[in-house]
This record gives sequence, C-alpha cells and structure tokens, in this order.
Amino acid sequence: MCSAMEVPVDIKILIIDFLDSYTWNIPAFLRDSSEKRIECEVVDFRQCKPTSIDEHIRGYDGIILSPGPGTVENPDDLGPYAPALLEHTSDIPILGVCLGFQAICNAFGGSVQRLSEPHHGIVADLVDGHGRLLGRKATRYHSLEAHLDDAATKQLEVLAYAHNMDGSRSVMEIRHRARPIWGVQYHPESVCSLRCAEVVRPFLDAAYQCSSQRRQTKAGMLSPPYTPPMVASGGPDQDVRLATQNVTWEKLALEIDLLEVVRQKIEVEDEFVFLESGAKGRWSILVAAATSWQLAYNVDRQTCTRTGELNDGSKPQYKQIPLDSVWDLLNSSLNHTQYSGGPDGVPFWGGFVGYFSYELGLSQLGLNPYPVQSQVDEKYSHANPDIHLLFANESILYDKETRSVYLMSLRNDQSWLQATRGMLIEVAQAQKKPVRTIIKAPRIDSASEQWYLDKVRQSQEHIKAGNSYELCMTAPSRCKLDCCDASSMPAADLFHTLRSQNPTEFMSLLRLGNIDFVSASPEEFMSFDARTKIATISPIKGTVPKVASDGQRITLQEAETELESMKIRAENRMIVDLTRNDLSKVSSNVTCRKLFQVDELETLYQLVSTVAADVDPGHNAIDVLRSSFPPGSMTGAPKRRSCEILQQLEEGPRGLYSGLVGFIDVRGNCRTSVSIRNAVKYPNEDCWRIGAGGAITSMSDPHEEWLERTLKAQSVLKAFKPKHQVLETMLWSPERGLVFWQEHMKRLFNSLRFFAFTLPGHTGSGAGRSEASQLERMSSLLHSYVLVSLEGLHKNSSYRISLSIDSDGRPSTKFVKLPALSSLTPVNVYLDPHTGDDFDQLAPFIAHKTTNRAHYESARARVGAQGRDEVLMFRRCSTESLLTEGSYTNVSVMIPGEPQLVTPAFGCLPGIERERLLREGVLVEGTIRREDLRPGMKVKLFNSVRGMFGGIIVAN
Ligand SMILES: C=C(O[C@@H]1C=C(C(=O)O)C=C[C@H]1O)C(=O)O
Ligand SMILES: NC(=O)CC[C@H](N)C(=O)O
Repeated sequence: MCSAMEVPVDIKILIIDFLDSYTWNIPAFLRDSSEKRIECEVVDFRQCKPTSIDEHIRGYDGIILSPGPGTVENPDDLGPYAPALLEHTSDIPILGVCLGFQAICNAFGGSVQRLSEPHHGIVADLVDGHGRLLGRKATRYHSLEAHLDDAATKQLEVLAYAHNMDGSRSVMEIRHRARPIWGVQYHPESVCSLRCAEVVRPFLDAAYQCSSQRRQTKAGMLSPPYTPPMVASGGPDQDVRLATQNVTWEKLALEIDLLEVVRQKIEVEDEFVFLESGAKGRWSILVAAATSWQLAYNVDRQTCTRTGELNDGSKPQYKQIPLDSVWDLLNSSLNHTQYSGGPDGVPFWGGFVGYFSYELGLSQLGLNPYPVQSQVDEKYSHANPDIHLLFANESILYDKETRSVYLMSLRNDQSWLQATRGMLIEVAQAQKKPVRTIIKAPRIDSASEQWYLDKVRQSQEHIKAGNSYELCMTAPSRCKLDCCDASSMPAADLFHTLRSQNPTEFMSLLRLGNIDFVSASPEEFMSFDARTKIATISPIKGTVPKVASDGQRITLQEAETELESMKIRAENRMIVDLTRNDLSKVSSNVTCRKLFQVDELETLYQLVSTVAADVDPGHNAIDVLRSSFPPGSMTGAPKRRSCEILQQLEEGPRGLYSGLVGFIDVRGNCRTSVSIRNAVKYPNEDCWRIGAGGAITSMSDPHEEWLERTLKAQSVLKAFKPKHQVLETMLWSPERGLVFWQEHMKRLFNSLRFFAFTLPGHTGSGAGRSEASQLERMSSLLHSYVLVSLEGLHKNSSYRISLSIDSDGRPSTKFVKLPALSSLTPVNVYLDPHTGDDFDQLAPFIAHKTTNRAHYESARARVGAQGRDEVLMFRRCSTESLLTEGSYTNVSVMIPGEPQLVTPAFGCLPGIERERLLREGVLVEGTIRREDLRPGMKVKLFNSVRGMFGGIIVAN
C-alpha cells in the first residue's frame, strides 16, 4: 500500500504522523471510503520541515494531519510544519484528524482546552447544531477540545457536534469556509466508527481534482517515496535461499508429559525452552540447548552473541550491531535453508524458540530502553539479553489430540532420534517425580497499595493532559523461595503447580542464560501462518475477577454484563484500533475478526478481541513482529508516548515481563504469547519477580485498579504457596479435655515459624510483639476455635483431634472417635526395607508434623501394614542404616546392656509423649542400628493420643 503499486494511482495522499497509534489505519479507511485508487505515504512529523511544503504540494494531491499525543501548543508535539502548512496559501486539500483537527482550529483563531472529562474509546452520535442526529457514529480519543469564538467561526464552519458525558457538547467536524480544509475531532478510521465515509468524501473529491491537475502539469511525485519505519525484509517470498534440506522426523504413539522429560532428564543447569498449550491448545514443544545454536542480543550494549554450530555455516561470533541488523540476522538465519518433507499440520519443524524483552520493544519504538542507569537498570542491561533464542536443530513435540510424539531433526541426526526415542519411552514408563521444591512460605514484597494508587492518579493526570489515552501501568512483586531439594529444578516444580492451578493456552518454562522463567500466559501475541500469510493478534483488555471482594462468586453472565460496560469496552477498543494500526504497516487488508469476546480463565474473566491481517507480499513473521512489538495491550495508546510515560512512572525495567515468548519456525510460522502472569528469576537477584498491572483510563477507579493488579499477581503467587499444612493430632477426653494443649501449641508455633506460615490470628500488626505473647495469642484463639468445633459431639467418649493450619494461617479440624483398645496385645511391627537415601530431602517433613505424609504412607504400603500395624523407618548415615521412627509413633527399643533407648531428635518427629518420657527419665536418647533389630524383639511405641503400647517385630 505504501510502496509503489503496479496499477496507476488516482490520488496520492501524504499523511503527516504525529506519532499516534492510529495513523496507519487511515489509508485503509480512505480506500474503503472511495472508488478511486488511493495511495498513501506516512511520514514522521519530525522529518517534515516548513521547507518541505512546496515539494509536498507538488508531489501529493492531499495532506492529512494525523492524530497524536500532546497539544498543538507544544512545539515538541506538533512541530513547525503543520502551522506553516496551514498558513501557506496553496489550495492543496488538507484533512486534520483529532490532533490535526485541533491544529486547524488553532491556526484559524480557535483555542484548545482540556475537556472536563477525557473521552477515550467512547463512541458518540454526531449531531448538527440543532441537536439532530446525523446518523454517524464516531469513536472519540481526546482529552482536549477546540473552542471556536465568533472570529474563528468566520473562517471555520462547524458541521457536527457530540454530547459529552457531563452534558456539554464539543465540536466534532469543521470545514474552512474558503479553503479546501476539513477537520474531524473524532477518529473516523476506528473500528467502531460508523458511516463516516461521507465525511472524508469532500476532501477526497478535492484531492482527486488536484490530482487531475497534477497529472496534466507535473510528472508525479518528486520526493523519494517514504520508507516506513519497518522495511521489507526479503523474507521467504523472495527466493534467496541458498540450500535445501529434508526434515527428518518420526511419529511415536506415546502418551507422555513432556514436563516429566524436563524434570527427569534435563540437568538443573541446562538451558532449554518448553512451550505448552495448557488449556484449549494442542501442542507442546521442547527444545534443549544441547541440540541448538543460540542467538542473544542486548539492546543497551547492542551486542549480539551467536554460539554453537550455526546452520548457515558461519562461525560463532560476538559483535556490536544495531537492532535493525538483528532483525536481518534472524531473517537470514531462517531463510538460509529451504526445508521440506516435514509433517503437515505440525506447527514447528525447528527454528527459533525463546523470548524478546519489553526493553527490546522500547528500543524498537526508538526510545532509550534504560533511561535511568540506576542500579537495577545496570543489572538488567548488563547481564541479561533482550533477545534470547535457541535455533532448534532438533525438537520434541507432543500432540495432545492424537496422543503422539513427534521427533524432528533438521540435520538428519539419527543417533539423536534413536537416543531420544529410548529416553522418552523410559520417561513415559517411569513414575512421575514428586514435587518437593517449595516447602517454606515465601516472603513476598509487593508495591504498596498507596504507591500504586498514587501512580494510577498520576497516569490519569497524563491522560487528562492529552498525553496518553490509556496507560498499562504495572509493578512487580518480589518473592523469595526457600527450597529444600537441591537436585530438583524450582522452576519446573513451580511450572508443575502453576499448570495444575491455572492451565492456560500459553504455558512456558525456560532456562536461558541463567534466567529461569515460568509462565501461564492467557494472551496470544502474534501468530503467523506462513502458508496463508495471515497474522493474528488477540489483545486482552478488560478483567473481572471470579470472586468479588465481598467473597461472592461472579457468574459468567454477570461478568459479561460488567464487561459490556462503557469503560471496559473503551479500554479494549483502544487497543483493537492500535493493533489494527500496527498490522496495517505490513498489510493492506486488516480486519477485526472478533470484537469483545468474553474468555473464562481459572480465576478471572477477560475481554478478548482478535485482529487479523493478510500480510502483504514481501513481508514475513519477523516483519510483523517488528511492526507490532511491544504488545499494545501492555503499553496503552498511543504506544510510543505511553511507553515513555510508563518509564517515568514505573521504577525500573520490566525485563521479560511484557515482552513475548514463542517460536518462529523454519517455514516462517510463528506463534508467540504476551509475557504476562509469569515469574522470572534473574541470575543477579535472589528473588523471583512477578509483574502485574492493568490498563488505566480516565474512567478508572484507582482502588479497583489495585484490586485488579493484585488479582493478576495472585494468579501466579498462588503457585509459590506451600501446599502442605502444619498439623497437630491430640487427644480430647471427657475427663482431661484437650490433653497437653500447651505442648502441642508450642510445637505448632515452632513449625509455623519454620515454614514461615502466617500465624493464626496474626493481623500483620504483630511486629514488635514478643514470641511469648504471639504464642499466647495464637494458643487462646485456637483453643476457642477447637472448643467451638467440638460442640455437638458426644462428650462421653474420647476423640483424636487433628488441627491443621495452612500457609495463610487458616485453621481446620477433624475429629475421630477413639475406640477403646487393648494395650495388652502387642501390634505387629515391620522393618522398612527402604534404605532412606531421601532422608535429607524429607527432613523438614520429618522434624515437623505436616499434611505432607506421603513418605509414611509409602512405607506402610511397602510392608503391607494394616490397621494398627506399624512400620519402622531408617535413614542412611554413611554406610549405616539408623532407626528413625514409625509411621504414626515414636519408638524405643531395649538393647541388651543399654537403657531404654529412643532415637535422637534429629531424625524423628519431636513427639509430645516422647518429650515427656525423656523429661521423666523413662527414656534415654541413643543410636539404634538396623542390625540391632530382629524379628521377635519387643519394642515400645508411643504418641500423644494413644500413650505407650507394645509392639513385636515380625518378618516382612
Ligand atoms: C498487565 C497485565 O495484563 C494485561 C492487562 C489487561 C487488562 O488491563 O485488563 C489484561 C491482559 C493483559 O494484556 C498483567 O497481567 O500483568
Ligand atoms: N487522538 C488525538 O489526536 C488526541 C489529541 C490530543 N492529544 C487530545 O488528547 O485531545
């Protein structure tokens, strides 16, 4: 559209772009409004000097002054060109849209002032001077309005108005009484404007007349055609590929969870990318660095590093290049070889997988990605790449639908195929690895509510001033994790949990350059089908929780009603128009496929729209990414100015959050997601970062925005919460009430502190209280809680009471009536054959009583223990196997020549009864070895519910 066309052109229009995010929608709107063949060129206003005016008048048939951020009074926003053009006495037709309209009003005696309330993304009915409907619907994006006094209306005639939310009215359309100049305050090119073609027709007719004259008198355009910011890349269309190669592949009918491959076969330090469609999606893709080469780029230093065996035969290298050259490099890497013979319908044959950071997007917009070289910035810019991609020579795909695995090799690597096949079969048959990483409640440090409310208000100030129409404000939470199992990958365990809590269509787990990244993104960024050349972007804007702040569940129907609100639709509409704009840079046929569709996720409802583009010949997936990155849903509109404002408001770079994750395969297919709802662990920080935010508009309620941010952050933070509860089991008897209550409370308190759980009844104001008073407070609270729960039970028998506390300090209880048991018959006691090599990993769950009791259950199962049968367990200590405890008791043994021994505290639960017996001198701590125990031996078993009873060791 903006490059020279083969067919002769009727009208040539020059569009002066004031850096808006809607300017590129204007050419399509003009084409749709007229039968004539219209060619548009878009030029950045900063490149236009008053001295170019004569040349423009000679070369074009009409000039459009675009919308834009800021005000016409600010020379940085408008520049000198537009006022000079309006002053010029030529009769070239001019159309001003929004900011352009305000420039016209200003030039002819009007004034531009703030509206009482900004109107962004609001659709209004246009009326004439008498209030009569004109039948046109107009989408408005403005904070400022033009006032025309008598002097001004002598030159400018008002053609239409719209009513504002406060009942006043604003001028919407004008025309110059003597010159071919028109202006519209609204955006006729918006997806929701209706029947606006008639408004631009007079301008186009005048331009057509002008073009006839130009054709008679002039040869045509004098200025060189404007090069759009994004250049055609020489993608797969132009056949410049140097080599051809067959893809080698294999399909295995094998049901497998590729996450288990990561957890069992990838070493903690290895780099890899794992993409998984958790919800409706179908495919999972696993790429290991071992079978890839890598490309990393840092925008701040402009350094590009390629490592590994490159597929274009060049040598690994490290060099300094501008961002533009990196896009070229990506193109040439993908286009070097033409691959064929891979399976149809399989989305990825091999190629790039990885991430782009948000700062890469800022750089793409021409902004300084790290304006403040603060300490945080240093960490990011110097240590972490902004593009990190693996070029997968080999990859493993899983198809959920046919339950089969695809092994793909671009290099016909038979030994890889064979080894991988064997490895997958082994993993598919092996038991799943239990999740053990996260044991302690994390310490979470989030932006304070006050800070956020303040930033929301500042955002709204910027909007009122006309600098932005919508700002996607975000803030990170930081979360420290204590892990107990060094052999397992915390990121993989987090992913495992996140997937079970919140499976989304764009799950991902990556480890690249020592960055760990775990994501459950619901939002598709850009997908491109190289065969049909259709690109789609599906921005989400508008979020409603599933549970309201008062605890009420919100139904889908209620959410739909809320998501129909003017505020939310406006929010979404703004980004739909912005997305159309971005795609219009590479396509002359952009359509909005879905507008305002409600999507239901695990914890929230969201409003999604889909914009699709038939990408023009000569452009490929990389060009589409270039023209549309960073994702508009994470910036607001207009994109560039909004990003600049957000850089001032937010403290520090966003990093991987707000960027993209996904793949571009060797055929040019691309599928990426907006990098949200994720946790990132940077190598130079000791915590995980969880970014979250939301779009702020003039209609936002700051407190609601804070709740929305919290909700989004929680959807990830939830995965960091321990899943076990701390547990106490105790006896209640009619005679003695709650037996050993103080002792149980003391032990519970210690365990809650160990796991960093919230103490029951802790309101956050407990800081400064002594431990003794915290314990006292918890104890009295839980005492009443248990007694209240006991009400209604038959009080003439004894009960075993289980009291458990979750990581948020919430208690729950269970009661079991205790049958009277004979203490005379000894119970059968088995010896666990297990060597106890995993003792260190389990230690916290042995030293503390929790609901994580799988290891006790497994030991019972191993020996086939029934009912009151007990199993004695062991731990490995160099070459010896030492007794620890039973599955529900502590144990003591009489070894000839020794006192009654009980295993040392390290290695068993510090049982209440055990402590008592030790205090009273009945027992002495000592080491008991496996070989000290023989079938037929008597042992003593005890716990606080049953006291002490006898057992006899039997052969397994
Ligand atoms: C900013 C986030 O989400 C973005 C903002 C949304 C909104 O404003 O409604 C919805 C989805 C995302 O595009 C986030 O999840 O952190
Ligand atoms: N869309 C626009 O061009 C907006 C113009 C101006 N910045 C305003 O807010 O009124």
